[in-house]
Amino acid sequence: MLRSKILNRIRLLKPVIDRRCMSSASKTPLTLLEVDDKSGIATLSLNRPPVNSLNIDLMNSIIESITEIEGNKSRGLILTSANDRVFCAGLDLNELHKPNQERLKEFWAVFQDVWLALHLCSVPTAAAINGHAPAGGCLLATACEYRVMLPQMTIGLNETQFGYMAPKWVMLSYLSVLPRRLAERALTQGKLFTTAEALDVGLVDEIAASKEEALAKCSTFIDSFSKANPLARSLTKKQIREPDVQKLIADRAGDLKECLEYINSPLLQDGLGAYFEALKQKSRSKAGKS
Ligand SMILES: CCCCCCCC/C=C\C=C\CC(=O)SCCNC(=O)CCNC(=O)[C@H](O)C(C)(C)COP(=O)(O)OP(=O)(O)OC[C@H]1O[C@@H](n2cnc3c(N)ncnc32)[C@H](O)[C@@H]1OP(=O)(O)O
Repeated sequence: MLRSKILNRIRLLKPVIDRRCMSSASKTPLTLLEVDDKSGIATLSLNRPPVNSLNIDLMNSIIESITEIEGNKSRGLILTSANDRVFCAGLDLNELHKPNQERLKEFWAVFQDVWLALHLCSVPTAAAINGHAPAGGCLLATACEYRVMLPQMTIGLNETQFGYMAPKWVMLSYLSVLPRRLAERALTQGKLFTTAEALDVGLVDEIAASKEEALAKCSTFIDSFSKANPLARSLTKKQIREPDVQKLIADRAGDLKECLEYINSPLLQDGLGAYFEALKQKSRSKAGKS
């Protein structure tokens, strides 16, 4: 019932997805999907330069790919990045700062959808985190069942650092991998964990020296289900995740309303504006433009 609801929602999105899976600027696909003939494992690479920030088009492309993977009988899904430095920089701040209200509503609904699609994906899911994964990037990774990360990267829900409170359902992802006390402290601090710290607290499961090794470790995780009946496995996963998923599904409209009010508040817009400007300034200095 729950699953058919979300799949119906995803199906309703399909016409939008089909029009939007390419980057409008370069006409390159925003996600790259490869299915290994031998293993049957699908690798989904985020491909939106410079930092895979999540705008409506990228999130729709992820949802479309998950639907395709579920339809083509892949044995598992590995989520990774086509960028060697950044797994995903989280939500596209351009969508949150001084937003067009109609677009913001669509953006938030698609953000909810991508979390649901990844959370309820019927096949085993693993993230090969081959770059930084702040905020929404961490959320994508924690929605997967297993995480392998490269050294010297950072991961975490750092929303409080730029003046936002993570929505309740985003916090649930953290609580599914971290003990409550640690999750509370990390969320309130807006802590970004280094790879070593993330392994230490259990936010990631393994460290790999290279992207290839990370993909291999994710494949080994997916292979660990070879003796489980796929339907029984997916129903079990759904059953365990249902309480978290229900908390969002039961009040999507309420979540949207709360978030819009929160995002639009002048104090938060000012904080976000300053944070985004500092980010751009850092990028300009790096490029020697200032
Ligand atoms: C009562 C109910 C309450 C509920 C309310 C809920 C409200 C919740 C609201 C928000 C939730 C937000 C979740 C998010 O995901 S927000 C996004 C947070 N992301 C970050 O903080 C990451 C910021 N980026 C970085 O730290 C770095 O860019 C990094 C990813 C580490 C990569 O570093 P580096 O390789 O050095 O690249 P640059 O920093 O030079 O960046 C290159 C260009 O990319 C632009 N950029 C970076 N991140 C973003 C982004 N998230 N969105 C848009 N653009 C981004 C950056 O400005 C550079 O561009 P340019 O050269 O043009 O300036």
